[in-house]
Amino acid sequence: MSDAVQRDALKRLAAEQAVTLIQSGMVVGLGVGSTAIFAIRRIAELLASGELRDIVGVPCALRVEEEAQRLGIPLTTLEEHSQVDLTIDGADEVDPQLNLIKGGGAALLREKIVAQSSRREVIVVDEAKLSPVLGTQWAIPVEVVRFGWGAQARWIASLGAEVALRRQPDGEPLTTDQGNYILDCNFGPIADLTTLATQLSLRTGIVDHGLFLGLATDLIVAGADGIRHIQRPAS
Ligand SMILES: O=C(CO)[C@H](O)[C@H](O)COP(=O)(O)O
Repeated sequence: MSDAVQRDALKRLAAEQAVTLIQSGMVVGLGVGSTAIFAIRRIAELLASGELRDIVGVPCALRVEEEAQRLGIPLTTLEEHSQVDLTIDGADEVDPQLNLIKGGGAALLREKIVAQSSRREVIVVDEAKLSPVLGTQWAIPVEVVRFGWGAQARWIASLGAEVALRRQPDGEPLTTDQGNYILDCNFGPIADLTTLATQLSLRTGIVDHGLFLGLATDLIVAGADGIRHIQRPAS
């Protein structure tokens, strides 16, 4: 089996395990990416077979909204349901405290809005995403408004990052569902996550960043030795 096929199998195992936490009647956040999509497909299967009933989904990206509609999952909004019971989403890097880097799929803003409205934020990953210190494997995606984006890039570089504007395969800047740009900011291993998150959050022109601190309640990791379910201790 190739590495990619093996990794996909692990992603699927983690995502389908997370779906077992969903009960009929729940409002469910639908995450973004190649791992979360396995959960969305499984939810659709369980709705079709009648094993789950009365689920409504809050999609974390326009493309997820389209896919969920295609699969027949009823959708809602945070205006109709301000409280999401459980969200299943992926992550790019996860530390031992369940802090995350997210935004590899450029959906970090909607993902964070849904995460902060969720009673349970269940993160599903294969074990390659685990990291002792965030920033070791992945640059932090930072969503910026288009006006003055270069000024934000220079300011983030002054904090010590290598900064790259995310581009599409045709070379044009990638725009998010909100019409903003993404700066991928490589800080290397980050010693003080809270300080960096606060600095980024306070800067006008930065809409949001991919550091998800204290938002994940559950982590489901699939690896060569099986599945582990880790819960963040209540604070
Ligand atoms: O944050 C995300 C999208 O913005 C994704 O959840 C993250 O990039 C993980 O994706 P994948 O499961 O494809 O590795």
